[in-house]
Amino acid sequence: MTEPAALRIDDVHWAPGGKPVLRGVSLTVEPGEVVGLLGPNGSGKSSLLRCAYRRQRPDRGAVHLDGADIWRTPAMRVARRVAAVTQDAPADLENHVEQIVALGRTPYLGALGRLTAGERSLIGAAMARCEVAHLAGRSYASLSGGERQRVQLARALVQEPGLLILDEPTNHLDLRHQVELLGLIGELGVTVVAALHDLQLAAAACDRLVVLHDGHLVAEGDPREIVTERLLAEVYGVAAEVSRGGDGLPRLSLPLPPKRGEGGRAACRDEAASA
Ligand SMILES: Nc1ncnc2c1ncn2[C@@H]1O[C@H](COP(=O)(O)OP(=O)(O)OP(=O)(O)O)[C@@H](O)[C@H]1O
Repeated sequence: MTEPAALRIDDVHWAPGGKPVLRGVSLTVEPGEVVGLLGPNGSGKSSLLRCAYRRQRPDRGAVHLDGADIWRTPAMRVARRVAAVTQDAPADLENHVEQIVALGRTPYLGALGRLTAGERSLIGAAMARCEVAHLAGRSYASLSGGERQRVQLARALVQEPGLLILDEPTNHLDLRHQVELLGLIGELGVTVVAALHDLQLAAAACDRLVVLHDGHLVAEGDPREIVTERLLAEVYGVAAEVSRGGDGLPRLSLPLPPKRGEGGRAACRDEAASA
């Protein structure tokens, strides 16, 4: 099994064009920990993740992987330890699925660029695990959003990372695949940092939750304690009710507007039809 990585983010600032996006964020993630990164749109989650996987160099502060500054570590060495699944994952759309998954081996390839038998079986196993083996010969361009997401996850697994970075990994996934993905990341035994929007899923799947707001880290801790009515009001501007299940995990009741008319949506349809 791959050795889980230790991640330490120290006082990271990033202000593209002078606009502060990350304002002194510090976060330590222990080897094997699964951390959920929460926060409203534009709070800085993707930016922080880009700093963590060496895509974006912070203006100030540092990111340490296994104790070494990632900007003083050769990119190829970082690529062997960190894999990222993001919304804008680079992919040649004409490549077929197996080729995309095989790209995960790029940091390990020798001068000839040939895959070993062991690597081929790793690729097969990752495709099976992410339920994309049946798509192996399909062009990436022809896949649905959820299928692409699972292919990108298989590519990341093939990389055998010690740190797996996931930016909204459940986006596009149906309910079963969301549950399976979050179950899978807990089983991998590697360090995971995942930006998530579904607070209930995040609380159920993560060891710890971290909340960003306007570029600041405003809360972190046990998922049973982090998601509160006060946090939802202050950070998300939503007056939701939070109850606790028997497992102590949060259950959200959202303040949706009442449906129009006594018959609800059916009445709306009737009104529209008679208009
Ligand atoms: N390269 C860039 N140049 C200028 N501004 C940027 C750049 N990248 C991100 N931003 C801005 O930084 C802010 C944070 O963006 P980021 O994508 O990190 O947020 P997020 O929390 O991931 O949001 P979402 O939940 O919508 O994905 C946004 O206002 C965004 O417009």
